[in-house]
Amino acid sequence: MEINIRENLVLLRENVPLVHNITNYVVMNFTANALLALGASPVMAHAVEEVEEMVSIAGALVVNIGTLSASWAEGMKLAMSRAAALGKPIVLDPVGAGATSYRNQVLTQLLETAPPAIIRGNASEIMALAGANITTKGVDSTASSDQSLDAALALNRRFGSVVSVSGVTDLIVGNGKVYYISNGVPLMTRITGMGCSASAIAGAYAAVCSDPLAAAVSAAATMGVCGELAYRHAQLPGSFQVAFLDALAVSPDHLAELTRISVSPDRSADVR
Ligand SMILES: Nc1ncnc2c1ncn2[C@@H]1O[C@H](COP(=O)(O)OP(=O)(O)O)[C@@H](O)[C@H]1O
Ligand SMILES: Cc1ncsc1CCOP(=O)(O)O
Ligand SMILES: [Mg+2]
Repeated sequence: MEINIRENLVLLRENVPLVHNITNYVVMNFTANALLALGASPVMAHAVEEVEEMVSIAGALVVNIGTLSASWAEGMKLAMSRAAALGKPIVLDPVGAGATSYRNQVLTQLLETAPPAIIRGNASEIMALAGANITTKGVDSTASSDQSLDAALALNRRFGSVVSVSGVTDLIVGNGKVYYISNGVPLMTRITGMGCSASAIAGAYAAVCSDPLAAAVSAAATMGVCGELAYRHAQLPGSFQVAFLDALAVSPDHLAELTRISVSPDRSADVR
């Protein structure tokens, strides 16, 4: 199936999907602004008392473990169970996977609770989540996305999730294919919340696209292209953050025109 990047952004803007985020303190504001700038509607809610009700009115749930605590973990499980029961897509961002045993334990519990439609992380997070022997460094990646292909394929097979790995080149695994998106600029790693926004935007697309693979690819393309558009106006981190929000108003035609995408078959099926 051909992924229509242009149409998916049109669909997102027509539907203005409500995206329920259980995300971290660091990026809440930036993520909410990124969703609004793109054309979606964010809500941040993590209290155990309300997450089930909130997810029931949302188009997608984004769970991000960036600043984890016990009560947040409970809220995440409740929200994921309800989302699964209602057939709403879940995006999981395993921020800092592999950095502490607490994060790893909670991630195991979350994955047992409900399979995410999309798992989106940087390369070392995806490798740690798949159980690879890798030394991680907090929330920033210690590996490149091409090193994470086996881990992404393993997670895809185990949970049925589309797995999206960010980096110089983003790689997205699902439906027996590997998509590569080679947009973006290095300055994107010099401000916090870019990966978290990529996950939230994947949630916005997942709310309107019937295929999670199409949603994950569209989100990676949007992030990369908007990073490039922002860099035309700002080459330092502070102004780049603002320019990135402005760039998210990109037109569907411009987005499709600037996307650099390639696809290959998932060859792991040959050796299984
Ligand atoms: N060196 C790079 N060159 C171009 N784009 C990049 C680079 N590193 C990251 N990106 C882009 O920045 C965004 C965030 O990715 P990343 O930094 O890997 O996530 P995280 O913030 O979760 O570690 C993604 O859209 C990714 O494509
Ligand atoms: C710095 C930091 N610490 C805990 S969560 C967080 C934000 C991580 O954001 P991103 O993964 O988008 O860089
Ligand atoms: Mg991240």
